[in-house]
Amino acid sequence: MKTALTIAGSDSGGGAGIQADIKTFSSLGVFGMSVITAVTAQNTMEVKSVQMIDSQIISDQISAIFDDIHVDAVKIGMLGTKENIDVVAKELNIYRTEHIILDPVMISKGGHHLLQQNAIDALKEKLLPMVTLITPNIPEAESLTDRKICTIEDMYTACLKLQELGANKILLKGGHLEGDPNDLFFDGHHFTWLPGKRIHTKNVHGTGCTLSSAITAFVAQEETLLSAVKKAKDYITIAIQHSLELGSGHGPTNHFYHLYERAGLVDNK
Ligand SMILES: Nc1ncnc2c1ncn2[C@@H]1O[C@H](COP(=O)(O)OP(=O)(O)O)[C@@H](O)[C@H]1O
Ligand SMILES: Cc1ncc(COP(=O)(O)OP(=O)(O)O)c(N)n1
Repeated sequence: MKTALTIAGSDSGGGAGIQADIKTFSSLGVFGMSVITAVTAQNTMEVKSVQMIDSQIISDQISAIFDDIHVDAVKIGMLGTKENIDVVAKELNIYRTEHIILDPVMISKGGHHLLQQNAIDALKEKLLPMVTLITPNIPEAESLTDRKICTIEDMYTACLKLQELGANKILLKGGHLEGDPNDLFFDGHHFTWLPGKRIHTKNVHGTGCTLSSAITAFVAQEETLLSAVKKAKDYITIAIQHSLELGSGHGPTNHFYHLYERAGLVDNK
């Protein structure tokens, strides 16, 4: 069985973070493992508080997994602090994995900062150049490139700027722009649009986490990166179409296995 590891924060409400990642891995038939970087007290409305995990425990979680189990692909989500970025970069440099997908989580939908301001430079310098793919949303790409992104032209420019900063491959998510949520994939040479149709629902908690973990699950199963990104876009679209009316705020996406099996996204081999 193929395996995937998520290095991310816990969302007590179950819609984003580690919980969304593991649900996505399972739904796509991949064995999921986790390294918890932070514990958030969170629901569909807000992040109430955050407890960062000590970097030594993060380091131990990573070595416990890699010393024993083969990891086909890694997804990185919320890291929270510069110390956590440093330790994750150090460990992943020791335990080299072919596929590392970085979702540079910075701010929750409710506006809570999930990455300290002084950690952005460490993310750019240490992690950006070592990962296979980075999947920023519009505000995250603005923060990484230090420029506004308002138009399609700006999306192309932002990808080129991220490449200049050392990024290998980029999936720039367009969900935060007006109109349909079209994402732009740049493999370092060619651009490919992943077109979407906006689904009118407030239940979009954890969409970024779900998309990046679906990409991770597909590359773990030996899909090419472009194919993985396209299939993950199908996964997130179905997950939002069937999103759940839970809680009073932004409800979570849906990871019910049969939705994806029916759509031909699950490899039954
Ligand atoms: N309302 C929506 N309808 C359909 N797809 C959406 C919608 N909102 C976001 N998406 C898609 O979900 C994924 C995550 O998007 P985005 O909201 O941009 O990132 P994040 O969750 O990191 O803020 C992207 O593929 C985006 O195009
Ligand atoms: C623990 C944790 N990690 C990441 C996020 C952000 O997830 P995202 O998929 O971007 O979803 P929203 O927060 O925007 O709904 C999170 N909230 N918590």
